[in-house]
Amino acid sequence: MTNPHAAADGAPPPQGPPAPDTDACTGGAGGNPHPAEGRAATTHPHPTTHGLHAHLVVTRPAFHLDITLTAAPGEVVALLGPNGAGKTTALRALAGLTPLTTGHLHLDGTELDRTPPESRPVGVVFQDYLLFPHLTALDNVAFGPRCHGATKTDARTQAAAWLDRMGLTEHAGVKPRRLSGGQAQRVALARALATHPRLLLLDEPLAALDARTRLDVRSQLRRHLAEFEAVAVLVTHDPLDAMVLADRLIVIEDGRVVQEGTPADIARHPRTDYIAHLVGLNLYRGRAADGHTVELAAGPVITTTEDLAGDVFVAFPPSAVTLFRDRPTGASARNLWRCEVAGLEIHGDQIRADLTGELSLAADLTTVAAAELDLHPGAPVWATVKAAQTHAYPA
Ligand SMILES: Nc1ncnc2c1ncn2[C@@H]1O[C@H](COP(=O)(O)OP(=O)(O)OP(=O)(O)O)[C@@H](O)[C@H]1O
Repeated sequence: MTNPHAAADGAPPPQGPPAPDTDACTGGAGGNPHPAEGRAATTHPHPTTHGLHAHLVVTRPAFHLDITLTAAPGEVVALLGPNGAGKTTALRALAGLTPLTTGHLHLDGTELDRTPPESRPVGVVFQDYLLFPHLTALDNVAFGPRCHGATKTDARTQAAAWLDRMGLTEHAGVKPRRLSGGQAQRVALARALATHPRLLLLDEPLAALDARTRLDVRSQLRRHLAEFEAVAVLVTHDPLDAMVLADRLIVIEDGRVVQEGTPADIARHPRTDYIAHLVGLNLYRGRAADGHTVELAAGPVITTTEDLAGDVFVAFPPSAVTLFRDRPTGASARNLWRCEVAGLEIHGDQIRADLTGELSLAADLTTVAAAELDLHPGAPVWATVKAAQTHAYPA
C-alpha cells in the first residue's frame, strides 16, 4: 500500500526505493510506487457538488476504458470485474498515475484532471502494501503527515494515534518484514488515512492475505471504512469483499460499466453472465411471451411466476434444480429439460453438476444424491425447476 500523494507520501517503487526517512520528504524524492504516465500540474476549482464526479476515458492500442463514476462523501464504492476489465486502469486514473485520454475528474468541486499524483488529496492502499522496508511501522505512517508539513514530533504523534486506532500500538517500532500480512495491511491503511485524503483508493486490499486473516482484516477494514468520511473506491475480484465492504458496486467488463447498484440488488438481479456466475445463479435472457412463459433465444421455454412482458432475464440458483435419470412422471415442476452431465465438481459440501442439452445450467446436489443417480460426465439426466424458484425481471 502506499499513497499516490506519491512524492508527498513517498511510498517506495516496487522494485526497491532509495531509503527515505521521515525527514527525507522533499516532494518527489520519496518516489512513487507506480510511476505516473505523465501529466502537467494544475488544480482548477469546479462548481460541482461534494464527492467524486468522474468520467474516465483511457484509450490504449488494445484497450478502451470509458466509465462514469460518482460517489458521495462517506460512500464506499467497489469496482468489480473480471481480469483485464479495466479496474486498475480506473484506479490509476483516479490516482493520477495514468493520464486521462479524455473525460474529467472532479473531487469536492475541484477539477483534478491535470493535478499530479503527489498534489491530489488521494490515499492509496495497494494489495502488496509497499511499505518502506527500512522504516518502522510508526515512521511509515508518519511519512505522510511529515510530507504535508507536520513537524517530526507532530507527525509521529499523529502516526501513533493512527496505529492505536488500528490496534497496532505494540508494533509501532517494528519494521515491515516483522509484521504479519494483516498487520502490514493495517499499517498501509493507517499510512493512507494519516494524510486525511478526500479520496481513498484500495486496490485488492485483501488479496495477499490467507483465508483466515482475510476474514479478520475484512471486518476491521469494514469498520474503518464506515468511519471514513470521504469517498472510498475499492477494486476487487472478490464478490464477498465487494458485498461486505461496499455500499454500491460498479461492475466493469471490457472497459465499460455493465451494472451498478447495491450489493443486494446486483446479487438478486444480475445482468451479465459474469455477475450471475459470481453470485452463483443460472441466468438466461429471453422474451416473456404470455406473462409467465419466457422464450429463450436458444430455444427452450422457462415458466416463471412473475407476470412480465418484453425482454426479460430469468435467474435461478443451482440448488433449485432437481435431477432425475429417468423422465419424471407427474412431476409438479413445469420446467423440465433433457440434459447431459458435462462435468462434476465439489462445491462446498455439495456436488455441482454442469449440464448441457436443451438448457445449459448448473445444478447442486448432495454427494449421496450424486452417487444414487450414478452421475458421471456424459450421463443423460432430466432437470426440473419449479416456477416459484425462478426469478424474472426486465432486461
Ligand atoms: N500500462 C499499460 N500499458 C498498456 N496496456 C495496459 C497497461 N496496463 C494495463 N493494460 C491493459 O489494459 C487492460 C485493462 O487492464 P487493467 O489492469 O486495468 O484491468 P483489471 O480489471 O485491473 O485486471 P486485473 O483484475 O487482472 O488486474 C488490459 O487489457 C491490460 O492488458
